[in-house]
Amino acid sequence: MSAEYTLVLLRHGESEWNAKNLFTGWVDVHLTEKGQQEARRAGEQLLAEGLLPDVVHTSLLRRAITTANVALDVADRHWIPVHRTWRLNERHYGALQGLDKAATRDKYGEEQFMLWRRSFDTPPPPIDPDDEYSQAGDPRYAEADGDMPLTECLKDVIARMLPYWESAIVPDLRERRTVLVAAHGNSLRALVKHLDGISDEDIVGLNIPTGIPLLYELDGDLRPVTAGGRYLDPEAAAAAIQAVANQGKH
Ligand SMILES: O=C(O)[C@@H](CO)OP(=O)(O)O
Repeated sequence: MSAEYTLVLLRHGESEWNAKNLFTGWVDVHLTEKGQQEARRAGEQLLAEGLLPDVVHTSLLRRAITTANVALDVADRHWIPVHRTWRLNERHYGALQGLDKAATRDKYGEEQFMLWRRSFDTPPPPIDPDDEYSQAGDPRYAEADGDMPLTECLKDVIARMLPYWESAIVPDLRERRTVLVAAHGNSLRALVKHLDGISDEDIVGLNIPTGIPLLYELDGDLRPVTAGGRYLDPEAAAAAIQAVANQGKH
């Protein structure tokens, strides 16, 4: 299998709510200073590897948008075309948005907590449209219209993300553009599951670290040449993956 297409996935750097250990989902929080640094480091890594994106696709959330802007600025690729879509947003965390992860784990127990966080098809309870962390009425989601979720499991994320992959990202790859996708822990888990053909059971154990570019070289059938891709900074990725897995533990 030879590499035909180049895809770089980048989860946003640490956000204010990652640092506070709160369920975030579609709440539009800022990066922390550490998150900004991670984004700069991601740009340096792209530059060092000569991985210069020709086009970037992001979610509609500022933690992904800012991460892409900062990384591309460092890589001197701040000028490339950009496409943004709600279909790359983080998984909607329903009524859990804004809740403390450790307190939620204590209240509902490890099993329910992990079901909500990582199971393939168990969504959290839906958010009330009047909840302070609801996105109801947010003009940026006018285009999502009737598809706007009130909660999502990973299966739902795959269903809303794949049409965008097929219609917008794949055509860029076929044009042999180096594509950067700047998104989120769970929307990138959805994409990685699709690319690597990971089973519904095995995806439960996969976590994506913040701010470390993940390179996928794809063959002519859009299959990864190396399963799982390659983190540009594998050591930092291994430590950060463990930190995501441990979230919610005291
Ligand atoms: O809160 C969230 O939106 C996500 C990503 O930060 O958390 P988790 O890793 O628990 O799915």
